[in-house]
Amino acid sequence: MTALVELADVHVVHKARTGGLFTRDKVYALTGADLTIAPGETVGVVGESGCGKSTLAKVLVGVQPPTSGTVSFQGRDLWAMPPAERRKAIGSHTGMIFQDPSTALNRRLTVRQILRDPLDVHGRGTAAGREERVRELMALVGLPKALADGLPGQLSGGQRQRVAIARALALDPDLVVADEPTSALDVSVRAQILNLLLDLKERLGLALVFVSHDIQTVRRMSDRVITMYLGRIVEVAPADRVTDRARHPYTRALFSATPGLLDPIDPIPLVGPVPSATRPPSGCPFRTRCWKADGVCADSMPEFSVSSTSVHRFRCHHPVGEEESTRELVGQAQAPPKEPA
Ligand SMILES: Nc1ncnc2c1ncn2[C@@H]1O[C@H](COP(=O)(O)OP(=O)(O)OP(=O)(O)O)[C@@H](O)[C@H]1O
Repeated sequence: MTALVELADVHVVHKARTGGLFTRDKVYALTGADLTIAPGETVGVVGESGCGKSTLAKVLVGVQPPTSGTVSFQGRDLWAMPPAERRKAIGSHTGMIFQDPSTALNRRLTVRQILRDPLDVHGRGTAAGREERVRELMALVGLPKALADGLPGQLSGGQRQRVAIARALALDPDLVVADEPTSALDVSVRAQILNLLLDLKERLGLALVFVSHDIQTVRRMSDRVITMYLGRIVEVAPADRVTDRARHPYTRALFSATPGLLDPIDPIPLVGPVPSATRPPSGCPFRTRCWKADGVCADSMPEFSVSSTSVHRFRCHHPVGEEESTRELVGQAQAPPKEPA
């Protein structure tokens, strides 16, 4: 089956925002990302703040050009296409839902105008057909018809996010990427929005990439979970293995600190801060905080290894054993790294 989206050795490097106007510092937001998203699957993305989750999300929907590497939509190199063709491919294959619907929606447009806009831009159907599509989209996300002439400021947070979801679905995409879709919402409506996303995914056969700090929700919603650390994808695991069968020490540490997933344990301590994305450590970026790190880890970034299940991949020179319990690791991690950074 052809992948919906395939990333091959994708790097995104920004000019640093800090260090003044003339800084030559670079931020390595995404480094060597290899990934395929299959039709209909749900993939969660986890990792600490600044590790590149949003960058990966934007690359997947084609709004962030890679500095190098290839992004293919259904086998075609997106960034080798002429710009008009690329815009069409992005519009018809992908939709993106952002964290905060209050800033993602144009406050001066009505709900109807917001939903019509992508249809108009891409010249979909007749004027009457577009009006019908707007009604269909509102019904799809559970928005009452009466809100069609409302402005975003007149809606609740949950309703605004429903508008944003409807807009992402307007052109009938195959892939929807949701970047922290509930973190700006009241706790009371978060579950409704998550359930809506899952329901739409089933009904429309969408692939869904779901970025969140809420590890428990990612684990519950996803088929596969991607762990990122300092711009790198370090593990891709089936959701039912990621909690206690993860092979990368960082994934184990991250999940050990998430309440409600494992029997209560002390979390695996992560020593020190995340290094700067402008000066990532040589070799494996996690080595400065990893209790298993040694000289090999400083020398090179390991290639992906594949676990006993062929869909579980991880990049680590000293992976955790498949049968090793996280509880056992907590004790090991109290010891300092073999080679101090
Ligand atoms: N346009 C930009 N210019 C400079 N640096 C950027 C830019 N966009 C992102 N970065 C930097 O790239 C790195 C990755 O950012 P990204 O937003 O992808 O991380 P994230 O994991 O989504 O973070 P968070 O969880 O806090 O949203 C960070 O160090 C960030 O500061």
